[in-house]
Amino acid sequence: MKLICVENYEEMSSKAAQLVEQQIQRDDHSVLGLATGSTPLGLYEKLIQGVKERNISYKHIRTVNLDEYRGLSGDHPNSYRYFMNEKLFQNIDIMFENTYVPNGKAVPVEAECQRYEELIDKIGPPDLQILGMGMNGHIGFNEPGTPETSVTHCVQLEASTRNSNARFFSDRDEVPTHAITMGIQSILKSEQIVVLASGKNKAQAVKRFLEGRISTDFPASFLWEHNHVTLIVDKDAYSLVTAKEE
Ligand SMILES: N[C@@H]1[C@@H](O)[C@H](O)[C@@H](COP(=O)(O)O)O[C@@H]1O
Repeated sequence: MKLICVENYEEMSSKAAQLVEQQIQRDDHSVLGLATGSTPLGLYEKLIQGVKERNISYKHIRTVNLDEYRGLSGDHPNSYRYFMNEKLFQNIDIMFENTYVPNGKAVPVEAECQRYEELIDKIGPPDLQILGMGMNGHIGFNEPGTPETSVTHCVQLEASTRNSNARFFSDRDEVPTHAITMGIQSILKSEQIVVLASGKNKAQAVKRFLEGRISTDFPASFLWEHNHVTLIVDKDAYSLVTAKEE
């Protein structure tokens, strides 16, 4: 585990963008694993700048997203497909058909999960996966209790996750109750994983994560089983860590 502690959100985003761009410079046909939520927004802004200012090209890049709300179609403003189109894909030179997000409307959902996992194996697994962390330690939408062997599956969201994501919806009741998410095993297939955490509201999760105790109670802890993980935290997210790890 490599730990990079930076001053603030801006620096976290720049550092993450640097790692993504280095990956693209190493291999312009890379597969990137992408995440949603507030955390990677700054990273996506930096990546857009990279196209304009640093000649980075996504022409041959393929992306797979971690998760999608169940029941929302890609043109719903709260769907993760919509988020990705708006915040990143339509602003870079990626080919839309090379971007993959689970289909939240697909029926039966089990078939969609299987299709998505096979897709990850076929085009990927990602050379670099970006991850945010839920306050309860979830990664993707793998809530506490998710087994390490899980592949892409449909989950019931915890009340705390729905509450925390309610800020994006006009009404708490509109937050979907279920989601499709890559499993822990799917995530661990990536060559390299970059975890981002910013702000005081992530400090408890970062502290728990850095204890390094692997447990299904805290899904992000399974990342300790991977040999190429970089955690980029800002000062606020790191503020509860007393004994620093090397
Ligand atoms: N499914 C997403 C996760 O992939 C994300 O990492 C997490 C944290 O979100 P945020 O970055 O807004 O704190 O919550 C959401 O529920």
